Amino acid sequence: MAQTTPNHTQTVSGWAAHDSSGEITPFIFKRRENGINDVTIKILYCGICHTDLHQARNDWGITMYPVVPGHEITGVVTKVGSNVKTFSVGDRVGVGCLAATCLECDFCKESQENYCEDLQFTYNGIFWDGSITYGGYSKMLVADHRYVVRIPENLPMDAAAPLLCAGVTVFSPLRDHDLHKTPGKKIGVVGLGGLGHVAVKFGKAFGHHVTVISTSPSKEKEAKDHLGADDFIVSTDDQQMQKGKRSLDFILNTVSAKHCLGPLLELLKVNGTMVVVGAPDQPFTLPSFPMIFGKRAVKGSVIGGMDETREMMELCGKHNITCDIELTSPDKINQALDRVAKNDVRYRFVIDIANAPAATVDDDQICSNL
Ligand SMILES: NC(=O)c1ccc[n+]([C@@H]2O[C@H](COP(=O)([O-])OP(=O)(O)OC[C@H]3O[C@@H](n4cnc5c(N)ncnc54)[C@H](O)[C@@H]3O)[C@@H](O)[C@H]2O)c1
Ligand SMILES: [Zn+2]
Ligand SMILES: [Zn+2]
Repeated sequence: MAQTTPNHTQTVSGWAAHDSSGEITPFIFKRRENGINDVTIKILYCGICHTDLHQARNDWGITMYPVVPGHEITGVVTKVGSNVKTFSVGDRVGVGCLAATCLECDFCKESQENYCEDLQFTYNGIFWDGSITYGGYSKMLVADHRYVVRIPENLPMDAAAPLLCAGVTVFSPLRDHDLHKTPGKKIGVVGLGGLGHVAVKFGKAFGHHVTVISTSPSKEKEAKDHLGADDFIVSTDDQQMQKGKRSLDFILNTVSAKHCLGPLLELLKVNGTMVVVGAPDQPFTLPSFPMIFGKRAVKGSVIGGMDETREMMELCGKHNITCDIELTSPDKINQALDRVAKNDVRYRFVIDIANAPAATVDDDQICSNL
């Protein structure tokens, strides 16, 4: 049942999952009025992140239904609150995973809002007014301007959309380890999906030797020819894994399913670091020997802060980095999610919201507060 919050007066057409089948159907709901700190955005495109699949199907057991997924949003500003000086009507903007944070803690003050304890997400979060947040699988969004970024003029709005989550999620750990400004390292990217393919592009743009580590031998050619990867290791091939031992300075692990980290850690040099950004619903296997015998570290990282997101967008503009996408439409979201589950997309679905008709629903499906 959708919430009833007094100033939620704007009727919005969107697409939601209603139970753990994850099936997405048209959904009409309400958003808040544009507040003094808000911008209203006409959504043009929204990427389909693997997280949307986890959430639609309640993989993590935390989904509040109905859930309107989507946190890789691009669009155009149509309304600006009186406190907003940084955006104007007509601006090309993007919104990622953040809807609200406390604004007061040390992390918020240092623009590491992604580590704020009170962080609320763009969907399946609880906003300051107590309402459940609804994401970008919808025609319109009201967002606090502090979590909105500008999209560089030279980047297309569809292929830029996944940068808002996939992009910043892989940029942040690279930046954290100074890899955006110290070229010449040997970097491994595990899992060549939405996050992984952007990681390869960033790795190359920042001047590194990039090795893709994947279970799919069929991805080798495209990884090298198309994404510019220097090397490719099939993680199920013992000989290749053996040959790659102690060869990498840093590994970014984007795998979405449970797996063992041990053999991957063996690919790191002594004192190397693996940053895990993938979020399987089951724990990893983490044997101690590859860690202790190589003084290796395993760390996690979640999305990125707002300053980092702006920095990443500027870098993408400068290096002309966008995502490789397959455009889809709202009526095909279910097929797209099934294909994401089967790893059958190169490399990100993006929903063309701008050109889709508004969602229509039967009267009995309209939420009760309309
Ligand atoms: N940390 C964060 O802030 C953050 C942000 C976005 C997404 N995520 C998570 O990252 C993961 C990846 O997201 P994505 O959108 O890139 O997904 P994706 O589906 O596009 O890519 C996942 C990749 O993992 C590979 N994979 C799946 N199972 C595997 C297995 N058992 N062994 C090896 N490889 C396997 C797939 O082939 C695919 O290449 C998801 O779990 C998602 O929820 C985390
Ligand atoms: Zn995401
Ligand atoms: Zn905070």
